Amino acid sequence: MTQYHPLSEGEAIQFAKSIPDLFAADAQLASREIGDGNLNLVFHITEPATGKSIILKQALPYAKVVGESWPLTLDRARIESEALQYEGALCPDLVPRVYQYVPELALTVMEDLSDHVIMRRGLIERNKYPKFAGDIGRFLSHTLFYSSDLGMNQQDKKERVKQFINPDLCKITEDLIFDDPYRDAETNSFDETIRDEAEALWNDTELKLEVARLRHGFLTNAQALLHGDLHTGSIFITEQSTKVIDPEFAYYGPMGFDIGAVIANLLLNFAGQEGWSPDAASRAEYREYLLTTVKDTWTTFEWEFRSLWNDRSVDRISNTPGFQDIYVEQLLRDTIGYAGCKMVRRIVGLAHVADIDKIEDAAAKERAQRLALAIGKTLIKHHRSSVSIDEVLDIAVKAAAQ
Ligand SMILES: Nc1ncnc2c1ncn2[C@@H]1O[C@H](COP(=O)(O)OP(=O)(O)O)[C@@H](O)[C@H]1O
Ligand SMILES: CSC[C@H]1O[C@H](OP(=O)(O)O)[C@H](O)[C@@H]1O
Repeated sequence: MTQYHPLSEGEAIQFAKSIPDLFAADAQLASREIGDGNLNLVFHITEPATGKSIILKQALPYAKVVGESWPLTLDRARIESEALQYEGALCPDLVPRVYQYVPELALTVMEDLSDHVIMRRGLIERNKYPKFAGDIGRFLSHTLFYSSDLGMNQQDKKERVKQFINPDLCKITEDLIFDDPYRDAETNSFDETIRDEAEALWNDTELKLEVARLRHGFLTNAQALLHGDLHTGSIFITEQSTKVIDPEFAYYGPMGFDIGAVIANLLLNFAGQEGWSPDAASRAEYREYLLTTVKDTWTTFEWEFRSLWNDRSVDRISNTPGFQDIYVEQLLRDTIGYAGCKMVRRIVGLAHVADIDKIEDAAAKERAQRLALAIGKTLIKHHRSSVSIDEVLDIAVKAAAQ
């Protein structure tokens, strides 16, 4: 079409009209830029006369949240569209359909999911999603198993690793999650009321040693194709349906990083209930729901992952009795450690979560921040000795009772 440049709302309409077989040349379209994430433009294109709509997601050559001083590759748009297509082939009901990817504009045309809500918002409103744990457990088990050396030919896997090399976006994670929160970094952002907590992180050698281990796993363990940023702002949801969006951080990394991301974000909302629940009884009741969801997410994942391994493994020697247990036990430990890292970064690092930041009552917000840090730090310190997901639930309950 044209050289790369960020589209205006008007240009997004022109572009939408040029997509074959979608809108008539004289269609009356409306366009609104609705991107509320940290990185990209998202145009919602609608045709009021027919009710047809699509989403155009366009990468910017820099991180929107910081500005042009933080350049970022446009190749992440390719990675996102190819990851969505990979996930869609395995779990078509759990991701938006990709209609087209336009490399010159770093732009993906995809299904409009505006009939869903962003899960983070849904949890802040204290809604419950009975299908979520089953859906996300299936998404995780299928996408992770089939992209690993257990589920695909190992030579093909190496080609896949090459396809999803994603250095710029990995660097964001390596710095913002696994480094900056543990030192007095310029990028950090936290309320002065919890400076004591931040300084405690910077001085906690035992904690930093565990984070160093987890960071090393993120840097070196090309276990499976990850979504790479699976927080509740990357999930659209209703009571009947779950859709995972935004896999631009996709790369080959440790499976526990994706599973841990889901668990961390449920636990961040658990901490945020300091500010969102109207009274102690409803706080306890909603927290119970969140912890049940944590447990069900892991158990569904584990059950489906083991079933896939038993029925679909392509790797003979890994079927030696005992290896599956060793593998899954390590996955649980990784999941718990990465969950802890994902919680800590959302309190003291760059880019927070609304579950905590939007709490208006200052005292409740501070309690939520301290609780999230207490849970996150304990998960990190405890992860290597964990043997059951129930330990995560106990850690959260004990921290909330303090
Ligand atoms: N397929 C979609 N359907 C409807 N809205 C979408 C879709 N994809 C993204 N959005 C909207 O755009 C916002 C930002 O999208 P996201 O992919 O998370 O961008 P970023 O990569 O910048 O974080 C979402 O929170 C959502 O409101
Ligand atoms: C400088 S990027 C910060 C942060 O933003 C990303 O989230 P999203 O794409 O959903 O806005 C990712 O979590 C990064 O760590």
